[in-house]
Amino acid sequence: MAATEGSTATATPAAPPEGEPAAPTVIVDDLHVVYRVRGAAGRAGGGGPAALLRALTRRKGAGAREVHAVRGVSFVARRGEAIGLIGSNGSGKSTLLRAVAGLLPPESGRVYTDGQPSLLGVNAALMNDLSGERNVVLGCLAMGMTPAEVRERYDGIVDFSGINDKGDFISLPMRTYSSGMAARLRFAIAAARDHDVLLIDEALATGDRAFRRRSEKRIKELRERAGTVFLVSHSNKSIRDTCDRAIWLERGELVMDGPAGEVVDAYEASTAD
Ligand SMILES: Nc1ncnc2c1ncn2[C@@H]1O[C@H](COP(=O)(O)OP(=O)(O)OP(=O)(O)O)[C@@H](O)[C@H]1O
Repeated sequence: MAATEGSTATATPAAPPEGEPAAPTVIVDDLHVVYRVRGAAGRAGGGGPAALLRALTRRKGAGAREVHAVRGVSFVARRGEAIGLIGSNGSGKSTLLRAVAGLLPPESGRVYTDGQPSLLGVNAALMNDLSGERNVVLGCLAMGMTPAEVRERYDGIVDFSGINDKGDFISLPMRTYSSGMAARLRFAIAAARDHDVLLIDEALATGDRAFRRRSEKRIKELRERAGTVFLVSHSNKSIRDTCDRAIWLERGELVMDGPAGEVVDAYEASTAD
């Protein structure tokens, strides 16, 4: 197992002896993540949102602010688990995911990952001026597939994305796609490969019902192949249907970690009017 900043080691999935927990894939140990925002000097005084922002931030030098986005989070994720991350806006879900992916350095604490984490976000880089078709090929090559593997999987990826369901859209530039179509294509490309640790940020929320069903099935398959899936979503239904475990964050702190149904119930109870 390797410690972040971003370093990883590939592991061979092995079924644990009966009754023993599966091997850990991600260990997050007292993780703190701080953003430094330049050119955002604070003003003294004021209440409401300004006071909240001051509570979350600390001045550091002229014109610089610190946003302490993840505060002392610890957990262990194991092979075969699908873990939902829930919490209100700005609670630190995406930041935690990016830190697990090795894209944000810890301020303190550690992230250990066994296997290469792959972050699939709605902002994942595809080339807007290239066709969907070219993006599928480039995306697959970037994930390490050979040209022969790309040819073999191309039709399956396009079918999975549903991009061509209503006509030949795959040959059009990505910039002509709706945000939902683009998110579906990103997921379809990423899902074409098995992942040791797959981190999904809201990718499913943009899909229609049929696409969501295909995605949920694929996530189950990935888990069965002994990967670990993290899913950030504001859809409690997606978390219940897809995940067996959930982690609830608020203001960067871990509020609850347990079976998805129980954690989502508690979260819903806390947000009910
Ligand atoms: N690039 C950034 N620079 C500075 N602060 C940031 C940056 N990204 C996020 N933050 C801050 O970090 C905190 C956590 O944000 P994050 O995006 O992780 O929350 P989230 O739970 O994923 O929110 P949402 O549900 O709205 O997507 C927020 O206070 C946010 O303003």
